[in-house]
Amino acid sequence: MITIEKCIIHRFKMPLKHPFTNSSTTITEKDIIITELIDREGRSGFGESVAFDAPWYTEETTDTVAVMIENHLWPLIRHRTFSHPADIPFHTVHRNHMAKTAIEGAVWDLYAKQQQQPLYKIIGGQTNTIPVGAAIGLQPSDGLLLTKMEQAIREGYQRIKLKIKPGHDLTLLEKVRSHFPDVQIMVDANSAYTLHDIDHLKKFDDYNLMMIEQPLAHNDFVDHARLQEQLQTPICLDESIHTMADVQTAIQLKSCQIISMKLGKVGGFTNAMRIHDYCQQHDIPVWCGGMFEAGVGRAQSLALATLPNFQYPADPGASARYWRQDIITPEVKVENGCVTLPDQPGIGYQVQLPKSDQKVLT
Ligand SMILES: O=C(O)CCC(=O)c1ccccc1C(=O)O
Ligand SMILES: [Mg+2]
Repeated sequence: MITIEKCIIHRFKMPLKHPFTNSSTTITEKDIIITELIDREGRSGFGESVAFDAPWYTEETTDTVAVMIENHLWPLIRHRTFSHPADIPFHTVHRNHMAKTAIEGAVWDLYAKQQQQPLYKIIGGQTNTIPVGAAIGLQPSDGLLLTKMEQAIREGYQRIKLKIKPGHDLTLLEKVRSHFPDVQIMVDANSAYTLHDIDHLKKFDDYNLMMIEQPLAHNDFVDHARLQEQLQTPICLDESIHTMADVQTAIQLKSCQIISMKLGKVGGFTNAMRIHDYCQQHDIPVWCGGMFEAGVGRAQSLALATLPNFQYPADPGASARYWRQDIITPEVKVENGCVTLPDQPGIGYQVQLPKSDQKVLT
């Protein structure tokens, strides 16, 4: 049994080590919200909102997350007792998945700590070693891109994900492939194309890509199905997937062959585990995408990625790829292309937060 006594919302900014550019925006710093839930025994559980300060990835922002937690989610768990994290009654609130995840993840952390088990074991993970890949944003020059790829490969990352957009795709892949004929490469378009580009997109098949992530609009299952029909390269849906119903639609319509899973996108572990199992039953592999998480979100994403149907290297890699100083100790390290999660209770890391705006809800 867990009785939730108090919630502290910690909010602070973390500058990214290097700006990251995708087809729609450049990110230089992240507005981080960490939720700390305190139970009757005085234990703390931590969750993270992975939202950005602007709604370019999904409709949520850090401001909407803060309001949703304070006005709508906290009242549903305040001073309540739960025997399991799956019992928290968030189904009465539509969507707002990143806000829900910030709370839900903290309840799972508390639950695992109470059970004195690592979170990854509590959710059914079978290994604490997770293969990871590196994502590289759009670069000012192809030379710089090749240098960054070389670095990431030298650091052991098992595959490279390249951001692309119209005008920065085929010639870039041509160069990349001639330098790295055998490296596992995938691309992510963040919805930069439309079905009018179908003849252009078919040429991607020449580059032996593991997958092409979210080529078309975030809400377009039908066009993705038309494209997948004509494409050998597997399509992976990212921005399109928020619910089990989205996954069922994508599988029914054959809109993709792979699904990118992110805790924040689907509203937390309980939904993520259901979607994971459903995909496994339908022979659709999933993998763990990244959201420039600080340590809490990073540890939780990686815990999720220990489930057996996570079949490709994960995006969240070493803390030091993103941050000068992460908020957990030890920081996340990559060795031999893998992260190994500590066998400690809950998320398994100590949380050390910088000075921040704090809102205490009681
Ligand atoms: O470096 C990473 O962890 C992946 C970066 C990334 O691709 C990404 C980062 C933030 C939001 C959305 C996405 C995405 O997968 O589209
Ligand atoms: Mg993506």
